[in-house]
Amino acid sequence: MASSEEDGGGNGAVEEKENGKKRRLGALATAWLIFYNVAMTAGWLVLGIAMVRFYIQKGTHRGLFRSVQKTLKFFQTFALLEVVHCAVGIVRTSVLVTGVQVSSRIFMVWFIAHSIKQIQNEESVILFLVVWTVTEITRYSFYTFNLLNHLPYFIKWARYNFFIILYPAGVAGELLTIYAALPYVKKTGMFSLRLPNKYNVSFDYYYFLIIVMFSYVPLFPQLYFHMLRQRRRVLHGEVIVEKDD
Ligand SMILES: CCCCCCCCCCCCC/C=C/C(=O)SCCNC(=O)CCNC(=O)[C@H](O)C(C)(C)COP(=O)(O)OP(=O)(O)OC[C@H]1O[C@@H](n2cnc3c(N)ncnc32)[C@H](O)[C@@H]1OP(=O)(O)O
Repeated sequence: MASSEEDGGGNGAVEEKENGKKRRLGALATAWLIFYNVAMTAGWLVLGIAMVRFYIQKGTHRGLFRSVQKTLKFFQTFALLEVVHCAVGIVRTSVLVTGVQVSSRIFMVWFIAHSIKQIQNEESVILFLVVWTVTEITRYSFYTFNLLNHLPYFIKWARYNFFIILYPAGVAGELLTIYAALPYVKKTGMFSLRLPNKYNVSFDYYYFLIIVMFSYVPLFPQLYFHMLRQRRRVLHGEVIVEKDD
């Protein structure tokens, strides 16, 4: 039976081992997040440069989505990892807030813009593409510099001020795009299930899209006020107690 000193020492050794493990995990998580954020900053920068080059060369936005869609689909889908980051606790943010944000983007990219080709040249698609790109370059570069402990004030200012305009602008672009898609969805009956069928279930994608549009009303303000709270916390040092999600 270990003496109290040895036992205390034993507890001390176990605690030290646990702390060492936490430090290694912390270093591993930080290294991963730096890699992830640098990659995402680079990806959205490549997308932004490709959009500018396309417009300079072609003089029109028509065909722009098709020309950048592979890069957009890859990096926006890769952002699903951010829900995992929150869930495993390597970043301090809400799984729910991040989940709603990322799912709305994935929905727009794959179930609207990719699936309904007739709306890919809508001005509203360009609106949300440009807004997303500016936002994500700002956001991921903020995370990168923050992790490297060399955060330029402009990046911090941009991270917590650009969204004030860009968030509503991006939502407008998304809602206008879904609205533009409605006639095509109604005409084609895509992604829908009519009765009678062997599952005895009906689903109408047209009405689902209308429900999604209405869901912005309660959900967007939650995200927007979350960002305003973050802004007060970071720029004005307010102590914000986030309710557990
Ligand atoms: C099946 C159908 C589904 C349809 C669903 C429809 C729903 C529709 C409703 C929703 C509508 C939204 C539509 C979206 C539109 C747009 O995006 S338009 C473009 C403008 N958008 C924005 O400006 C928002 C951009 N997104 C974000 O900012 C985030 O995604 C967020 C979750 C909304 C908020 O980010 P959050 O992480 O909570 O705040 P931060 O202050 O940035 O970070 C908090 C802390 O977490 C750390 N952190 C987070 N991520 C990382 C990371 N990758 N790497 C490192 N660190 C990270 C961050 O540093 C902070 O740490 P501390 O400072 O220590 O707290």
